[in-house]
Amino acid sequence: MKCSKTSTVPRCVSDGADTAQRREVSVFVRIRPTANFAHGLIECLPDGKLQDSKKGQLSSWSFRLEGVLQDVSQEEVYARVCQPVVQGALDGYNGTVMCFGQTGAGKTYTMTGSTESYKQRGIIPRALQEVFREVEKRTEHSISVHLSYLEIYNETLVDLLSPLQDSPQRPPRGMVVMEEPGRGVFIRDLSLHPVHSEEAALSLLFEGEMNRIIGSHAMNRNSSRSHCIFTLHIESRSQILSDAKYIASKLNLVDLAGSERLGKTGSEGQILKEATYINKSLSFLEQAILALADHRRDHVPFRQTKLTHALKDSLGGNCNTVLVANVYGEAAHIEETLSTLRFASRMKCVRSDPAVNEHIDPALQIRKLQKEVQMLKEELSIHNTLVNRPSTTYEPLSEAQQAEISSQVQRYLDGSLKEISITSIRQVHAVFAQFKLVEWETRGFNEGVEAGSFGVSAQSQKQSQRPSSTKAKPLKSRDKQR
Ligand SMILES: Nc1ncnc2c1ncn2[C@@H]1O[C@H](COP(=O)(O)OP(=O)(O)OP(=O)(O)O)[C@@H](O)[C@H]1O
Repeated sequence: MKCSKTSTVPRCVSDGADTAQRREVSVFVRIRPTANFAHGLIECLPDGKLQDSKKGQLSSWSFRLEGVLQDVSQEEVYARVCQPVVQGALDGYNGTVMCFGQTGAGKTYTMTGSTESYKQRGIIPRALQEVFREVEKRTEHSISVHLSYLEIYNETLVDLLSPLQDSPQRPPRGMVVMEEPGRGVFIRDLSLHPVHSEEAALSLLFEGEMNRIIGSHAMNRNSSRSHCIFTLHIESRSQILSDAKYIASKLNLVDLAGSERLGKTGSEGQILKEATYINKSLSFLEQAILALADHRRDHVPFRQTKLTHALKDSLGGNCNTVLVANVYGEAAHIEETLSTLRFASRMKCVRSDPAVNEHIDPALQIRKLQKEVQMLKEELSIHNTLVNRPSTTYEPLSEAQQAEISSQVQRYLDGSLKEISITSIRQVHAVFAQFKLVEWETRGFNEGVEAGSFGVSAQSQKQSQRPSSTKAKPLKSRDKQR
């Protein structure tokens, strides 16, 4: 098989100031190496063309892709496909890396890797390694990581890391895909596991792998019979700023079940039933992608299947999305390869608007505001001392203080007091309330006076209109009079 060069396409589409971040979903094709040359090979040309050299004839098809991964190491695959998405997730952007393709084409090999050697580990263990390296490096942030591992088997949601997995009780199967404003899509009852090191994260990954449902058929001895979504939930708070703001992102690493031509896999019984579910859900995924890629359509049928519903905010949206289309290198599979690549080019037309997921912690926000109020009180008290103003209290006025204000207002209205002494906003309110009482009495009890209907300039007018016999009293003293 010839080595390929990559064909690149512009990643960003700028069609306005507020859509500067808008981009297309990135699509790579990974070709599984093969030793079987009998039926001709598929060759990827530098211009993105795919060529089938079957029976000496050359046929070619053209697809727009981010790059072709042929005869490349797992390390390079990770670096080109996933590393930028992981970095984005640490900076607060949601990310999705998804492997799609024919059964046996190398999706699980790409996502999880082979246990044969450390070098052959796939995207998920490498992403975990990078995340924890970054956690160590980014000392100015406190970063927390939680993991979840969801399996969708025959339209049933299964928690691969359920704490009930080893117990005689069946793991929970009543999980539901939910959506909430501000939270997006989530799976109710899916367990979330806090992890503090790469080792702890890897051991959870392996635990989940052991619980996956694997079947055997003619094209793959260890075929995944389900769709699996491994998610890193990352939260990052600044250690320097005592800020209520924090960023939270989700990194979904998705290993889809493979599409199957039933004639080729020779499936029957349970394997056939699984294949029917798999093919049906993949066809719904294609329908959702078609709708997402068609910008004139305003309805996307996400709810047709659990897979599309669970991935609703991970296919485009505000997410950095990358698709790896896994294909065989043999021309014998050209039909399936073309169908995979047609799906991939539709996916490429899906737009995304990556955005940082910033949140505010309400408890921290309240504490921050309380601190600010305290600081302002202290500042005002210093200011009062400097200008020789009597110190101000911010507590509600005592009865004695209220009585003093009421007496001052009466004396002011009598003309025996020139100025009412005011040192706080609370006192201003109390003085106005007292004027309100006076006006109320002047008009008679039944008329009523709307709160706040007095202006300062109106006071002297009211005073002059007041019959000389009317005396303002605080409410308490008036009650006593009655
Ligand atoms: N790039 C590769 N290099 C080496 N071996 C590979 C590569 N891709 C796939 N394989 C091998 O091919 C076999 C099938 O791969 P894998 O199980 O990853 O396919 P799959 O697409 O996940 O299949 P299914 O959809 O049936 O689960 C495995 O033994 C795997 O190790």
